[in-house]
Amino acid sequence: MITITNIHKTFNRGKANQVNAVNGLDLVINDEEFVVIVGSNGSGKTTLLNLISGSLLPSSGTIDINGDDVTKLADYQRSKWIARVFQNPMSGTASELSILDNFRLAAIRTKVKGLTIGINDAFKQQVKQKIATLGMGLENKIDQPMGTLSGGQRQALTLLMSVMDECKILLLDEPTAALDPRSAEVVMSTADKLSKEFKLTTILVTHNLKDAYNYGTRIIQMAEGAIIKDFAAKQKEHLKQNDLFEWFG
Ligand SMILES: Nc1ncnc2c1ncn2[C@@H]1O[C@H](COP(=O)(O)OP(=O)(O)OP(=O)(O)O)[C@@H](O)[C@H]1O
Repeated sequence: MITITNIHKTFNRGKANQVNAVNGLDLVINDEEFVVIVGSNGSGKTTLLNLISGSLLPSSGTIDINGDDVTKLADYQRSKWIARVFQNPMSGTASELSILDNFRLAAIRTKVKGLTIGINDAFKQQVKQKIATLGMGLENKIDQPMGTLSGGQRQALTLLMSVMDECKILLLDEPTAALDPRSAEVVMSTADKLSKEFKLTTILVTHNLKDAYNYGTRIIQMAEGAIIKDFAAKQKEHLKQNDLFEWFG
């Protein structure tokens, strides 16, 4: 469970350009919930993900993950529980290394779920099997440098690699914003599958209202650093796609 209590994040405090990016926000996310966060530009969505991952520390307030107060822990101290995929497909993998070597690195770091570390054929076969689940044919290209793949292919692989053994939380920050519709669909359905298979608590930030409608068990709208709408699973079922379009005028 993630419990966020009265969290504030202010940038440039006391200066003319002070911004209250997150403004006294309270949020409880239960285990295995898949929360979609929508909201206009600058409403504080990415800042909230940065606060949860620990890449930003709050100005005030607390964040508790599964009973541990992580408020003052840096991102590398939280990273064994938290996987994160960013908008830019190039951030998450090493371009000059092969797909297989990227998986080896990830497995050495904290062990990718469903893989046993190794340099032998058994490891290669496991990686191939894992990659085959994407349905992109990449299992036949595992010796190819990551840099030769398309953004969608890289993003899908990043997703597979980011979910480690102790990982409990998956943070997706506009993971499909730079992708064509077909690749976006593969990335989103892979995220959904991983989330269910490994019983992750998932938070997706998106501007894609179709994804917000189709994925997740709960939808939250942010504005000016606060939550202005929060639809839990039962209420989300009754939402129409048009309701979402209306929120954005
Ligand atoms: N490092 C920073 N320094 C100063 N201001 C920042 C910083 N990061 C974010 N902000 C400001 O905080 C506010 C919230 O930004 P944030 O990126 O969280 O919004 P967002 O909802 O994710 O927007 P978008 O949909 O455009 O990605 C914005 O006004 C932004 O300019």
